[in-house]
Amino acid sequence: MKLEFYKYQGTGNDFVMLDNRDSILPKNSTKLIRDLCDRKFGIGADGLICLENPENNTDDFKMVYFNADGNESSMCGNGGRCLVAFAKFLGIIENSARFTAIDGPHEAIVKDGIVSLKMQDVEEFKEGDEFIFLNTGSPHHVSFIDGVSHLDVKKEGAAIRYSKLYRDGGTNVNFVQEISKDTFSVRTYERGVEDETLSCGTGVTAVALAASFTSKTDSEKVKLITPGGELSVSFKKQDKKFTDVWLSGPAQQVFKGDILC
Ligand SMILES: N[C@@H](CCC[C@H](N)C(=O)O)C(=O)O
Repeated sequence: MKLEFYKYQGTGNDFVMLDNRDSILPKNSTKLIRDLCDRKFGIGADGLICLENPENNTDDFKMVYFNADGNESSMCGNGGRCLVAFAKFLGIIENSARFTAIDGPHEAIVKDGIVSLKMQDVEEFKEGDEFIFLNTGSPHHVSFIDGVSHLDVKKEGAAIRYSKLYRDGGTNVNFVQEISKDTFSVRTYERGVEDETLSCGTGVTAVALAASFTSKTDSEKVKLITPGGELSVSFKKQDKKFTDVWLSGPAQQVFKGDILC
C-alpha cells in the first residue's frame, strides 16, 4: 500500500499529517502509525494526525491525534495548530477554522503565518508538593525549578510520568524556569513519545495557567520559550477559572511524500 502524507512542525513538535477524508488510513493501525513515526525506519514524528470529515454542520473538519507510540491520545495543541495550517493548504478553510478534537470544539485563526488555537476552559488545579497538575486537553504536571537547561528531562520526566501519582493514565511533565514576570522557559517530557519533545502546546498552555494560578505572573498574556521556539498563551482569569485561552505560534509544512507500507 502507498500512503500520501505531509510532514508539519510547530516549534519543533513534528507530525505526520494525513488527509483522511476518504479513510486512507486502515482501522486499527497502531503498528503502522508507530512505524510511520519511527525516526530510523519511517518518516519520523512525535505523532500522527488525521484530518477527517466534520461530524456536524458548523465544523470545517475533525481532528484525530495519535502519539508516536501508535495509540490515539488526548488533545495535542501544536498538532491542532499544524492541522489548521494543513486545512488551509488543502483549501478547506481560509483564515479561520472550527473543528472538533477529542477534548471538544476548537476555533482557530491564521494570521501572518501564526496559528492561534482556542483551548478549553480550565478550572481544576491540583496543588502538590512543588508541582501543579492540570488538564488543558491533555494531562500536565508542571514543576517550577531552577537550572532547567541542564536537566535530564527524559530521566526526570519518566520518573514522574511512571510514579504512583499517575500510575493509571500517566501524564506529560513540564519543567519550567521563570525568566521574567511574563516569560518562562519550558522543557516537556511527553507521554506516548516517552521522551522530551522540542515543544508541547497543551504543555505550555498548562504552564501559563499554572504560573497565573500560583501568582508567578499577573499578566494575561505569557511568553513560553521552548527548545523548538517561542509560543504565547493568552487567557482571561476570573477567580480561579481560566477562559478564552488561546495558544499561538508558527506552524509550517516541511515536506510531502508517499510511503510504502
Ligand atoms: N504535543 C502535544 C501533546 C500530545 C499529547 C500527549 N503526548 C499526551 O498523550 O498526553 C501538544 O502540543 O499539546
